[in-house]
Amino acid sequence: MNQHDYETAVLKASLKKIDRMFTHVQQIPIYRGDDFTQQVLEDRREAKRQSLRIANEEPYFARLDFLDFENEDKKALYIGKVGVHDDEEDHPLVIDWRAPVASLFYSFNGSEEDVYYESPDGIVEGEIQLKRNVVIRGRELKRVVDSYVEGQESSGGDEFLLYKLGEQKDNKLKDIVSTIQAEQNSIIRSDVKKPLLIQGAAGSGKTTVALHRLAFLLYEYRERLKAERMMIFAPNAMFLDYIAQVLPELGVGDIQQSTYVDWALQKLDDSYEVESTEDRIFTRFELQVEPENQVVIKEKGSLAFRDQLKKYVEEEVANRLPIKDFIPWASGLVQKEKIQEWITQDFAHSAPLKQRERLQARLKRWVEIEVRMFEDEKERKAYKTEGLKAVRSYMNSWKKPDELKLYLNFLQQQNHPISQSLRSGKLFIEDLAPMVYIHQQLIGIDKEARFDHLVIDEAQDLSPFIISLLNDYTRKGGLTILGDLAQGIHGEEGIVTWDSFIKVLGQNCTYVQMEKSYRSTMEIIEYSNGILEQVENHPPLAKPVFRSGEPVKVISYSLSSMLQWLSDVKAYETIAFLTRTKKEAETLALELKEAAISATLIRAGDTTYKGGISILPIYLSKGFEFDAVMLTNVSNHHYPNNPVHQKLLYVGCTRALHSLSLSYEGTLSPIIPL
Ligand SMILES: Nc1ncnc2c1ncn2[C@@H]1O[C@H](COP(=O)(O)OP(=O)(O)OP(=O)(O)O)[C@@H](O)[C@H]1O
Repeated sequence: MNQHDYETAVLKASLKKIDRMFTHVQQIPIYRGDDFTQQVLEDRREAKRQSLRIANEEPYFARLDFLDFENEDKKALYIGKVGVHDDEEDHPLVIDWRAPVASLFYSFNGSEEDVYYESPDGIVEGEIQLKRNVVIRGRELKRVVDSYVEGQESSGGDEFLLYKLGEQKDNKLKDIVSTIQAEQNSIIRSDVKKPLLIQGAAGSGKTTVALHRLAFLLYEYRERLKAERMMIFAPNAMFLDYIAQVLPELGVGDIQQSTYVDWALQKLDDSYEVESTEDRIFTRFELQVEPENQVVIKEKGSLAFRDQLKKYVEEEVANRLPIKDFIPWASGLVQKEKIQEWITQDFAHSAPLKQRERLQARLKRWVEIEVRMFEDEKERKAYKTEGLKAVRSYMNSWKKPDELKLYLNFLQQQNHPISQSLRSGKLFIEDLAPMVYIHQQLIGIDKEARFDHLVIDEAQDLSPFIISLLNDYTRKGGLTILGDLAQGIHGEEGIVTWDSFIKVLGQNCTYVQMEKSYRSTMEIIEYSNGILEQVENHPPLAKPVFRSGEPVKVISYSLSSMLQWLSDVKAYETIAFLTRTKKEAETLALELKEAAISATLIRAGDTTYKGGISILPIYLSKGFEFDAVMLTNVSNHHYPNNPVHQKLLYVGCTRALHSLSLSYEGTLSPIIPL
């Protein structure tokens, strides 16, 4: 029997078993009662239903033949997105890709003689005899590719990766379980106790790897980490929509997704307005006006600013502490020293506003106890009323600090300019971190409000202050931060090295560089590297995998040449025109409409990405990818030679998977490599 027939027979037998188990578990009525044990059993059945639903379509994607030295036991292990236990024969039918033994499938490169993995019972040593990828679609075996057969030369690993990378993309980011590379595997499985910071080239799989890491952590540490307490921060709603399918595809639900701005506003009880990110984008990229106060923005995002603010708030809070005796009636007294002792010792671990609440409660209790000495009920009641009134008045002498007032006073003290809109409570994005920080200083952070794990994507656009704030709101070590300094298009106020982030995360932090880029063909990566090389102090250039495609084209811009280009790339599923400005995108969208071509105009603030033909300003393309990309109007006028435009062009070019073209009128931008 040849490989294909053999694997077809295995698949048929596995699907038969999975079908049987699925039917069985579906026949059991869903328990909706109050009995706790039954609820736990029902939760398990539901988890099984969900796993079997995934396995039912595509039970596995790989096979690994492993000889366990200790038991002299050779097993063909089938690896899938979810593990399936064969209930009839009581053994694993499919191994979850996150299980320790499955790690060998990703880390083994064919050159090691003996391998080992860490099972819950200790180290298991053995030998790999076969590493095979299988492609199953619609319950049918489509392809078998061996990347390692003991005793044979094989480069099948690359062959299968290239086959996957050559596929076209639709409107959603996909999982990569069948082709996770060794360096990605070690990032996904890296120590849960250590924060992780990744500098990764464009297309190196940062976003994808971070999502797989969450799925791994939830599997490996299911007792400690809860999906509802994990969060992904990405720059905008459309990007969140674009990545939203990866985790459900991996069988993981309930992980929250948000933008940092939305989260921060919510922390401030939604009581403030903030300048919209779209306004900031418009000013910077459309009007080409950098915010006047870039130096101030940078300063407000610095750790030094955080430290000064901390000191200021602490002093303010200390100055407001009550410094008088509590005298509710002539013979009743709590001395100010006693009150100080309560605050500084008994309530030492509470935040100031909590201390205030606790003092109020304690004074009330004190009154209630003291009035017991009055035997006459009427008199007791009168004293109680008097006493509680005195508590209220005493507490009024301990003024509740107002976040905004504190912040404005601090800015004034530091001689920072204060705009009229800030005075009236309309914050700029850079004011959010200080405001949340003050809030946190005043009321503290509830254990429940801390993330079990937080993924921060496109982190190069955030300030060290924001990272430090988010670190405070996350369980120790629970941060995975990813970004690319080469794609930091936010001008002077952006970071230029990761040093300040490392300072926040501490020595314990794992810093990794991902240099291999998987998204684009060699031609596109080399071309984009030609742009990146011009960026001063650029991070390492991307290293391509050996996937060759068509050369990058530079053509002249006209509507007819754009229509011609569209017809050349029409076989691709996702196609994008990246314009320099919003206005150009609108004009082109209109022209294409008149030419009866259906295309989607993408604007800042959009919440979904539909795929097909898209037209968008280049600065909105960050994080996305398209099979074919046309950069329109890369003229000198649109892309003058400065760092922001170098990075914008780098971002634009690296969005293309298979085909990249640029077009221009007049003089070509000097940034474009010839
Ligand atoms: N091991 C892999 N196997 C198959 N595809 C991969 C692999 N790693 C990454 N990719 C693909 O490469 C592309 C880029 O991935 P992703 O968007 O996660 O990269 P990124 O580093 O976040 O990119 P950027 O910073 O440029 O936005 C995606 O299509 C992803 O599926």
